[in-house]
Amino acid sequence: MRFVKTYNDFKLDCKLELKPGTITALIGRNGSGKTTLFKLYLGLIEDDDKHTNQVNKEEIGVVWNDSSFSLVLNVLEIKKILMYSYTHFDCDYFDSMISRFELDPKKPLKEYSTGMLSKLKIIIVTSLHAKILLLDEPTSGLDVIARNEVLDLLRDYMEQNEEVSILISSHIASDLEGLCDEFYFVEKGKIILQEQDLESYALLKGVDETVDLSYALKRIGTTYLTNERQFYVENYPNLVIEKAHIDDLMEYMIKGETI
Ligand SMILES: Nc1ncnc2c1ncn2[C@@H]1O[C@H](COP(=O)(O)OP(=O)(O)OP(=O)(O)O)[C@@H](O)[C@H]1O
Repeated sequence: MRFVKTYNDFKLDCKLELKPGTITALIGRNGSGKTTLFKLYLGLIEDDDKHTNQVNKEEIGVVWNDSSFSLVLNVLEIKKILMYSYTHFDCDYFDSMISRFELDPKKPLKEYSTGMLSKLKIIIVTSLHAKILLLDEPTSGLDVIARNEVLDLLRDYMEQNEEVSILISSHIASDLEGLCDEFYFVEKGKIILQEQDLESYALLKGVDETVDLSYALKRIGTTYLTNERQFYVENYPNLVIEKAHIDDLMEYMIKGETI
């Protein structure tokens, strides 16, 4: 699907396909257009042609970075609301997750920590049996242990629900690396890289004039980014070849000089 939206001097123009059974990462700096893309996908805002994406709201579960239930409620009360509001709400799954994460069902949410609230939001969204989950920064505010618990929950959920698609945005790139099957890098409203296999990317250091740079994409100083790691591993045993992480890809794609 293609999404086009203009706000003053910001123009978003992105193609995005969410495939069943895959977790797709949306990676981009502040203000690159991630939330705008989420909103267009959800039909919450109209595109430049005054068209609103038509979605079946029962089919999509969303976690926003900043949204939550009224803080005077407790988990038992929220559960009741969800039971009445969503036809496919899975009560048994919800209960089992609340005990797995040791959340107190009787405590009002105002007494929950940021991490507890984040966990609750993920539990809620996975209890709705939606076909598509949109998770905007779901791990923000979580410490490393809680982050891993939430990521494990998402992995388990995908294993048990093979047809579900998840779109997830995060500033913490390392969270996405081990979790996602497909990566979209967004910059200034455009997809600057769409990739499934990050293993083929590498940083080349100690490059001299004997090195063939036909497979190098970008350069910062004397370090080169390539998406043909294997070629350099096989042909240049003396070259320093390091794994390129998501943050490196982002930095080289945005700031690097094109080769
Ligand atoms: N309602 C609006 N009116 C005008 N400009 C907007 C509006 N919403 C977003 N923008 C602009 O669109 C651009 C993209 O914003 P968006 O919130 O989509 O970025 P983001 O990638 O989600 O950022 P962050 O990581 O900080 O949440 C920004 O320049 C922002 O100022």
